[in-house]
Amino acid sequence: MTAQTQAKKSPQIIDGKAFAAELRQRVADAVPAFQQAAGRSPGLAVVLVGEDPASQVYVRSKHKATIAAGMESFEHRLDTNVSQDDLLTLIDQLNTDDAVDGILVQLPLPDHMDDKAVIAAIDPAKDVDGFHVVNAGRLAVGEEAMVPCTPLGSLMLLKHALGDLSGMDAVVVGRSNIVGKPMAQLLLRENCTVTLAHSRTRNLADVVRRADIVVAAVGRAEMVRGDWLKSGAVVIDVGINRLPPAEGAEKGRLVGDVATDEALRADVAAITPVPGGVGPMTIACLMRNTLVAACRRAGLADPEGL
Ligand SMILES: Nc1nc(=O)c2c([nH]1)NC[C@@H]1CN(c3ccc(C(=O)N[C@@H](CCC(=O)O)C(=O)O)cc3)C=[N+]21
Repeated sequence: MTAQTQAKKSPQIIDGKAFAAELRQRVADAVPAFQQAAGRSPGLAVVLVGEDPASQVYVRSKHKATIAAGMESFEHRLDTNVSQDDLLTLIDQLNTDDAVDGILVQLPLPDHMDDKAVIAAIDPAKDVDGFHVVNAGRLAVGEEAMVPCTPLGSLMLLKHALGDLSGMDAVVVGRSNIVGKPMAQLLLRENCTVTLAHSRTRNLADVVRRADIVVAAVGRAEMVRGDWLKSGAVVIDVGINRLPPAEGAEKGRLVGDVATDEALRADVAAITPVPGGVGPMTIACLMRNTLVAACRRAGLADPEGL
């Protein structure tokens, strides 16, 4: 690094992994009070259909995080060829099981299943992913909702970096139901001026260049370039893309939806890395949502500071 670049205020690489560890600890610290009041532990049921290796890794880390937080973990692994009816029967059982506060059905589901019908079968009170239309609607109209984990974790990182977000220009790139749309709702709730951009947006680079806050959730490796970012912007990179393996290597490198090195040279104020940024926050927020769902189901106040 030259003396000149060192003299500039260096951008902050937001340590999502450390922030997530703190959040998980705060959840773990709040669990005993729930146990005292409810006479049981909060419980999370995770349903995995099929053998997708990436999904298996995620489900394992969710299980470990649940145990580490002092909560009960119920894992249900179903064969790829299970019928949708059998999956719906399991969801019904989990809906009525009082030991289960949260239900997460790992996506993507096999092609013969209808994701929407499966999500619709989950009791909204136990929908810790916040994917049910009832929760999406509650978020949109400002009622108490279960909020999707990835956007919630992203918002926590933004508030950590910026404090009050009121009046800021936020551009969300990507309009998925699980990240882009709920992210836009959360930023609106924080009084940002929100632009929800997507694959048909004209002059996307110019739109992004106006943003104080950029959330990239398109699922395309390094699509957001450094020269799209204004100096001083705060960038949340939601993407997790695996590049093709280099010559002789077994696995490719993980990259986000933002060209991180270029963004750093563009003098952004702060950016989340991949890995170690939003990903760990997703799991920490799942723990948070499970405890929140448990408290609400037990008629207790929401845990403080989460
Ligand atoms: N019903 C449902 N809910 C989900 O929340 C859900 C899902 N289905 N299907 C798959 C996606 C993906 N997802 C991630 C969670 C944590 C990391 C994470 O912790 N990533 C680490 C490690 C990345 C790595 O090494 O692979 C990081 O970014 O640093 C990533 C991705 C949750 N998902």
